[in-house]
Amino acid sequence: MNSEDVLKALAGVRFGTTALPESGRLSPVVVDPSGRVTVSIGIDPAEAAAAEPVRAAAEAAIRLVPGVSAALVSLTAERAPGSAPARPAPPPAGGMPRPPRAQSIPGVKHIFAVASGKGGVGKSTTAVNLALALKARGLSVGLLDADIYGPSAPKLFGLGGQKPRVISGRILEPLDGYGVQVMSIGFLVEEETAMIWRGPMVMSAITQMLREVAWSELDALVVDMPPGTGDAQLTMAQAVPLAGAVIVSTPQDLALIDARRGVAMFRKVEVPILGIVENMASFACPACGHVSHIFGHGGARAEAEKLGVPFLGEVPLEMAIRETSDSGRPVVAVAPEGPHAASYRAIADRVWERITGGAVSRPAPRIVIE
Ligand SMILES: Nc1ncnc2c1ncn2[C@@H]1O[C@H](COP(=O)(O)OP(=O)(O)OP(=O)(O)O)[C@@H](O)[C@H]1O
Repeated sequence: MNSEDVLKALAGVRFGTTALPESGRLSPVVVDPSGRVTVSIGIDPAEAAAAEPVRAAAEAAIRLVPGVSAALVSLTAERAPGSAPARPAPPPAGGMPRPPRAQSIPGVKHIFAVASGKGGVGKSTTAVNLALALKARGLSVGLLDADIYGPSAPKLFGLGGQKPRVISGRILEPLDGYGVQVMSIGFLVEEETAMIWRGPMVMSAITQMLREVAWSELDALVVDMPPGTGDAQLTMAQAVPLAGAVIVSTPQDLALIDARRGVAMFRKVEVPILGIVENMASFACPACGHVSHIFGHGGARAEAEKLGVPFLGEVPLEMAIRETSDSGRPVVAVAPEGPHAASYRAIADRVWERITGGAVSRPAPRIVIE
């Protein structure tokens, strides 16, 4: 089964008077190795209600193609080529408008984002270890890998090659990563496919991952955002009902400038900044133990103060963190008693306090009567 077969099936579905494949509205059809088919129909936002039956008919037609395990058809409103990029409406005279608030997700109490102004600063490593640190505090935790251009949760949790089970219709069951409920676009499509997704397709995929996953009674859902502060990130920050955002930065000046952009982006959409984490803050020589601050020290804390946001803590540049992350054994899960797990736990505690306004509930001490 390939995209040609899917297009043949879609020839029987009409958009107005035209067959869908001839309408010029279809995105490229994506077929993953497990037979899951993804395609989107480009519409004008005003057509949304009228186009919904077409979307449903397209999905039904695709499901009938032999070899299809699941069909995901979404409606996307894409800007016309050459027109201005989609941005929030300009502020009316008298102040910033309140952006439309994304709807909450049933069964999920608090959602927060882990973001960075640029790539490669350790955002995903931080997101995964923060999720595990909250889990270690006895909370029920999920992680949504929304980094669609470079999904890393499958690798970081050691879940590469696994596929989520379809529970019913379009609803997917999250995978289990050391007790954290995990969903990633990386489970659904090949990494190379994710890289070429166009903005609107990405958005609908994120919305589906958020709302069509059987998250089970979560205290916290950690969203690993795509790096950067462009339109895609801005739209996503609006689409997800975020309680706040954690910004990860490295101490280099450049990264701090990017962190500032990250803070500005979330402020624009009125998502509270929970604070800044300084990653790769110091380096301890494995041979002699001498600690060096290769990129200087204290920059992120000073920057946080300047921006008026909390400094959540620092994580050193450590071989053990890289090795455990990259081999799917995150340090908080595999070395919970070590110093690195303690750094992540302290940061997670501050994040949780900021979100709930209270201290983290700790597992009750075990009382042994002899
Ligand atoms: N504190 C740390 N010490 C050592 N290595 C680290 C640390 N934090 C992250 N790394 C390593 O740095 C690399 C990049 O980390 P990660 O993938 O988490 O970054 P990212 O900001 O999410 O990147 P991307 O922009 O690609 O999504 C990985 O190899 C990871 O193991």
